Amino acid sequence: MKTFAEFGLEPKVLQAITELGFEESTPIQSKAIPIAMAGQDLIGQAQTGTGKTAAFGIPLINKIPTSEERIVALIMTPTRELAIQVAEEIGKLTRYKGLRSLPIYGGQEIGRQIRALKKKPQIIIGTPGRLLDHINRKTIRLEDVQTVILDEADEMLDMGFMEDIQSILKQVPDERHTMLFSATMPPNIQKLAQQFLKNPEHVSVIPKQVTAPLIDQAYIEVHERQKFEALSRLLDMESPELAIIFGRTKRRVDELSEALQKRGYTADGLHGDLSQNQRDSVMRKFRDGSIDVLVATDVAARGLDVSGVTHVINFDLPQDPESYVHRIGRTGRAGKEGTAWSFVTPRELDHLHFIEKVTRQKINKKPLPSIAEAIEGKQRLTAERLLEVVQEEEFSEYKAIAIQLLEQYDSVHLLAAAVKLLTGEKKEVNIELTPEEPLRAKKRKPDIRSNGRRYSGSSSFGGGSGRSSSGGGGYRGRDDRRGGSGGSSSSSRSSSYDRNRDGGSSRPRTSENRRPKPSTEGFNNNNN
Ligand SMILES: Nc1ncnc2c1ncn2[C@@H]1O[C@H](COP(=O)(O)OP(=O)(O)OP(=O)(O)O)[C@@H](O)[C@H]1O
Ligand SMILES: [Mg+2]
Repeated sequence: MKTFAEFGLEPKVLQAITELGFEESTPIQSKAIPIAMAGQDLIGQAQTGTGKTAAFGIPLINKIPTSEERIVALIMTPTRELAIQVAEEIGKLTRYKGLRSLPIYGGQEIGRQIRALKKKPQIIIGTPGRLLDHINRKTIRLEDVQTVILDEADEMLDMGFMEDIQSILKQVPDERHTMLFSATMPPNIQKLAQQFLKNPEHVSVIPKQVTAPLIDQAYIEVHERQKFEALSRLLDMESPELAIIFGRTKRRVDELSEALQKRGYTADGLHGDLSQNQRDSVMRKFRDGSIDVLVATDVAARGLDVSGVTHVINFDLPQDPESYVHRIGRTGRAGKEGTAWSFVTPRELDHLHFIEKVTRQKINKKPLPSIAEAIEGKQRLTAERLLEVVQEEEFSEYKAIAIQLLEQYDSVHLLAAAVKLLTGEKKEVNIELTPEEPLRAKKRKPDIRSNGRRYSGSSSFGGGSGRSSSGGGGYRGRDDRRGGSGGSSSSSRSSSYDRNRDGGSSRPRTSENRRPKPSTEGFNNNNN
């Protein structure tokens, strides 16, 4: 892989990259950066967690002059959390160069954004609904924009943002540089590409399977009513550093996070019905580790990069294979390993097989952990914590009491009691969750034709044929089943969609780590 110095970047940009700890470029970066620097339109596809943000961020920052006082670049993302995160990464990359970037998203006070806009940012990172708001108020003008990037482009289509994107891009001059990125590129993305891109280069780095390689995937067959017990056993058995649990609906997320709290886990929920302040606070707590379980709808499935997420659990299977790929991709990022488990009810097995077929990835069955395994897991964790303290050797003031106790009891008794105390008994609270309907795979048409070609079961994820510059990336064969791409009333929908990237209870809808390491292409450092 190329080093960043080989791209001919400005020293200040290089310096920021070095500071981030990136030693080599990742495959998507080494392919996309030169094309982007040459000003060519591009469609970039690469597995989750492989550095797509920097793949577009670096060339973008490199080309904008510091003296610029107009908005010259626009990055669009499907969710608010992602807009905030991308803005942060752009901020880090532009640290020495000193460009100004600003996230613009729904739910945040618009006056505050208007004030921030007065500082003349050169780069805007926004969700479509709020961007349109600003365009209509004339608080954002896009007439000088030279570069447009659609991150998670397929998701924005899926959420019915097509019309909004059209309206936004009408404000941008035609002679612009446009790039689309995502880990998944269903064929309907062609529609978007044809409309908005000029002679794009397809850059695809999807070696064999679309799911990220370092994610250990498995499913556990459970009945709906066993799910919660299964989840708490898994959490006890594995004691994840950080875990994301995906639920299908907002109600599910609320009930589940409350239930986990009652059982004594530090968990909180994220979905589109929360206020933006609540959403921000939950994300902050998750990022800084003050909660270690994030329960979320698909609003968290796309793009989020939280260091330390060792486990993703699909409490409910996702509606579509893309969502599966993105959800589990919240772990196993930047060369780290991750674990992704999915609960599947007996009636959903077909749906699971559909996901396997489309992602071209066998998902092995794993038994439900037993109570004994759960207890053992908890004890192991306590023992680890205890040993850490032993190694720190900062407990001399406790020695006197230890000696006293040892005079009365034998050491095994004492230590066993201490481990029991430290492990903590699980709070016995009765948990009742409202059952979710099983997903019915039959409604899906896995063999549907698209673009006049037969669905091949996998090529929509790349790795098949196509015009990609290497490694596949064909765009054949996925049905545009939700038909949301060209929706008619997207304006009204979208402003709520960037707030509500998740299912309601009535219409289920359905987007690092402490273990050692293995080497992956493009990641040979420990930054994350
Ligand atoms: N060259 C690099 N070397 C090391 N780490 C990197 C490099 N490039 C990016 N990273 C880190 O890898 C992580 C994942 O990057 P990023 O979020 O851009 O992935 P992505 O491909 O956009 O994933 P997703 O499809 O989930 O959005 C980030 O923490 C980022 O800082
Ligand atoms: Mg991304």
